[in-house]
Amino acid sequence: MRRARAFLNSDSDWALKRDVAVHASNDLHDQATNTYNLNMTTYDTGTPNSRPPRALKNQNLATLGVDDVLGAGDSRLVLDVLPPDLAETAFARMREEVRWDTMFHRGGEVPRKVAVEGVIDEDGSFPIYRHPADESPALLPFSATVQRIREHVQGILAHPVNHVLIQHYRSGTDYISEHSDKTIDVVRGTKIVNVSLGAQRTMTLRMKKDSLINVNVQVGDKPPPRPAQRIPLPHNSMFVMGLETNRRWLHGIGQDKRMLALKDAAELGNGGERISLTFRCIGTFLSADQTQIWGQGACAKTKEQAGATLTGEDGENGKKEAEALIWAFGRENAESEFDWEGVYGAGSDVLHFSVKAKKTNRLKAAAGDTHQAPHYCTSTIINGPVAAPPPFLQGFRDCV
Ligand SMILES: O=C(O)CCC(=O)C(=O)O
Ligand SMILES: [Fe+2]
Repeated sequence: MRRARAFLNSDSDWALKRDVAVHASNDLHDQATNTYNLNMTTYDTGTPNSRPPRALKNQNLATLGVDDVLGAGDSRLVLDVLPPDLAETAFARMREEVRWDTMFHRGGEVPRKVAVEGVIDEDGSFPIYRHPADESPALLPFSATVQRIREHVQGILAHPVNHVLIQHYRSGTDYISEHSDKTIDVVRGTKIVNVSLGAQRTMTLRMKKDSLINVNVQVGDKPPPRPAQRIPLPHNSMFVMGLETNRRWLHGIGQDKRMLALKDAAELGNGGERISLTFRCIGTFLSADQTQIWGQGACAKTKEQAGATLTGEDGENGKKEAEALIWAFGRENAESEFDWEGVYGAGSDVLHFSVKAKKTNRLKAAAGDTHQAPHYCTSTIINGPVAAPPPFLQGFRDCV
């Protein structure tokens, strides 16, 4: 976070800061237009001013699928991921088995139901995936059907996945705004996978805004549209997204508010409801009581050196560290040449950004209020080696 903090210390670029912060804030649900203040006491209190993403504008884009090179060329679509018996029953089973929850961002509910599951170690420690949200559901162990799906996903990928964000798009009006996944905690070189069940929805890939930086535009003229792709995600398919695609392109699922008569059978499947499972290989871990953090995205790269988790309310430094992480997330959304090592390499121990999230998650944590004194990356750790792959990746080193 060293570099990001240096940016925050400059007073000259407030407008840019706000712009990038809005990019970060859009990450999980909406195209909020209200002003965004990086002061941590106010950054999550804005009323969401939800403007649906550009579903209709995308109608004329080329539609791509299994035979096409997607995004930056490291992504693909796989059909018929699950065997027929599982594909037929998975949706209904998951509706029952998964503990569906609400995720909040900028004081409002994201337009989807969500759940988080993952590998919980014998000592209760678990992987943590950080992204801009006021509050995420507590991670639970893989439920039975999700575990079966996970095994099929791992059979297709060259590496294991230890974390899943499950999302229920209840109708065509539920959506996720265009964003880049935040990769501070995603093991370098692995793939991010979206398995789709139920109604077919369309993923839009669109190059980041700065991809047009070298395009000459006359003053007063509109810039040309950014390269974009539409990828229909049918029931029982899996979109495998490489990290280079995530670096250069944004992805999202726009609303589909067309009249039913205009939708085909796949789009009308499952009464228009869709479940997606975003599996990731996470290299950052939290202790059972959420007080210790270590691994790829933390300051301490090994469990033995684990540091105390930090929140935006832990004094001036906690505030700065939290601001730096939000700033870094914004840069990942905005920059095609995002410098992962430079921005994320040093790590961050920030766990929560807002007071509300801290309180709620503490209530959910197994042990009560055991939060410790803030821990900051020291220069030794900042300049130290990049994290080695976590132990569960041993034998899968080809992909990291
Ligand atoms: O629902 C999907 O397929 C996309 C989900 C997604 O992009 C995310 O959770 O980051
Ligand atoms: Fe995503």
